[in-house]
Amino acid sequence: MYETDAGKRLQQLAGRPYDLTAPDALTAAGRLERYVCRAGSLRMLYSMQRITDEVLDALQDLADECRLVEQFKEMRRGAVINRIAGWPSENRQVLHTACRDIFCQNPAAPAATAQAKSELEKLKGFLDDVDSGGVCNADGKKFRTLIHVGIGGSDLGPRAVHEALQAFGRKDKDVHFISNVDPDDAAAVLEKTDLATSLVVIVSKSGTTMETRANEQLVCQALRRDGLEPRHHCIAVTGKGSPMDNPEQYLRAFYMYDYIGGRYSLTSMVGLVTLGFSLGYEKIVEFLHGAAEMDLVAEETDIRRNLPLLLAVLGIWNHNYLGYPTVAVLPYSQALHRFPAHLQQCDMESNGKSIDRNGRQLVGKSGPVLWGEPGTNGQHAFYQLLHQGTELVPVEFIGFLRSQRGEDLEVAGTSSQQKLIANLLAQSIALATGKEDENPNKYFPGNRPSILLIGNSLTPEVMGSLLALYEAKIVLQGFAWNINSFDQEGVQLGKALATRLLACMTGSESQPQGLESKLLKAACNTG
Ligand SMILES: O=P(O)(O)OC[C@H]1O[C@](O)(CO)[C@@H](O)[C@@H]1O
Repeated sequence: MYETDAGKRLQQLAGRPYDLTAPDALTAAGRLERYVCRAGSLRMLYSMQRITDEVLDALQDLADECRLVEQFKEMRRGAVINRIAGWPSENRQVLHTACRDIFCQNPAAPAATAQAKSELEKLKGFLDDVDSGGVCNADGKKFRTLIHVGIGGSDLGPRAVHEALQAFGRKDKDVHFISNVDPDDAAAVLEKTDLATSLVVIVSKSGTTMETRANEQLVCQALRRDGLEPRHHCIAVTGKGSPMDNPEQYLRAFYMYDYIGGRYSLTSMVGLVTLGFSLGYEKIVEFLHGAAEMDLVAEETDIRRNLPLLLAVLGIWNHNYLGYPTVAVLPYSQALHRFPAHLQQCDMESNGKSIDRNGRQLVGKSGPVLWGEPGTNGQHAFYQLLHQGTELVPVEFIGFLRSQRGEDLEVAGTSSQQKLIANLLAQSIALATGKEDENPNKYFPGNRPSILLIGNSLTPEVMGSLLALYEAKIVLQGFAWNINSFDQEGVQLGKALATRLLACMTGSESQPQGLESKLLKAACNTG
């Protein structure tokens, strides 16, 4: 990336980035109106980035020289891009987009979309059966609660979207999540749930994840304790051929395929079984539709018209050229309170890499640290650092003009929704323009870039678009850095060491004097 002509030009331009604090800096030359990118019902205002038309042109050239859109198209059509050339690696296609490519006659990856459609049909039939009571508990009672058991990509995305769309949730259904191997996580859910009318969805692509399999056993034990037969309550969502692919043990099995990465699996059965239960089938189709539309936008070559690509290259400008090490995603929407947590995995597990796609050490930086919390709560927590700290943090604000539930009240002449929006816009101005003051403690330096991602209201369709926007952004950035955004070898060492520590605890460790057992002794020495 750095070696391309555009990369070199960007390096020069980064020496004198646009000054957002200059008089009229935000309004000059129609900047506020010109720097807007639309996709579906989302629009991104990006005049508060430290960019000029010249920077945008160079970012366009960078996208072209790195073939970002072509690579995205190849991915959607089934290229084997989950690989490190010359080294043993997963060697797989990357086809999460096929799960929502169900609305056109000629899907980009027909075989994968056919598999997705067939699982969707199965799910529709199952949800109908649950609704009609055709599938019910041993006493003939309908299931009204679902417990979702999974971790990482098998938890974060489904949980984030479940939380985001609760306003659309069916009133006769409840959903709970268990993810942490901390036994208190399961216990807290189990003690408040009527297991007799609960379905338990065990979600694990590999079918081997220690946390999920342990939690499955905890739930099964609780079911048995209540005189219930686990296989009449438990559903498996797993990879074909995994250790969980054993229909005899489960009431139903739904599948995802090896070409869908865990953190990209929300629009597969990993997310849809739970979301279908809580929202109903029609709403999950709307969600998929929003995602499918955004995938098509990501194939547009012009960065000014391709929202995911523009978000990706602006992120690269901030991180690789202006040198900001982190990015904050700050939704002004309580419904999105778990969305930054989902993006943390999706982004950092994908792009937290140090080698390129040929196994060579990267020359520059790959993914930034991503973090975030909803506004306005964050304003009363960490925004002090955003405005006056020595660390500069580019911000991606997300907000909606209307609330989801419509319950509101005018206090002091304005509604709460108006107060929310006013705060959102105020923050982006304050970060950009700063404020002079002779008192150094009250001085705001400004020049802190942000984007505003605005929608009318957070519906299932918009949620799908937002999800696909970020998935595509992450993938496109990975292409620019020439890394494999689809494996996660970095999580393996910790897993192996935890297994060794467990062996120390049970006395079956083959090297009882090793570092693990010494650390265990030191940690457990309460004296
Ligand atoms: O769905 P599984 O196979 O249980 O994996 C859960 C998570 O664990 C990871 O493999 C990391 O340990 C993630 O990539 C994945 O989302």
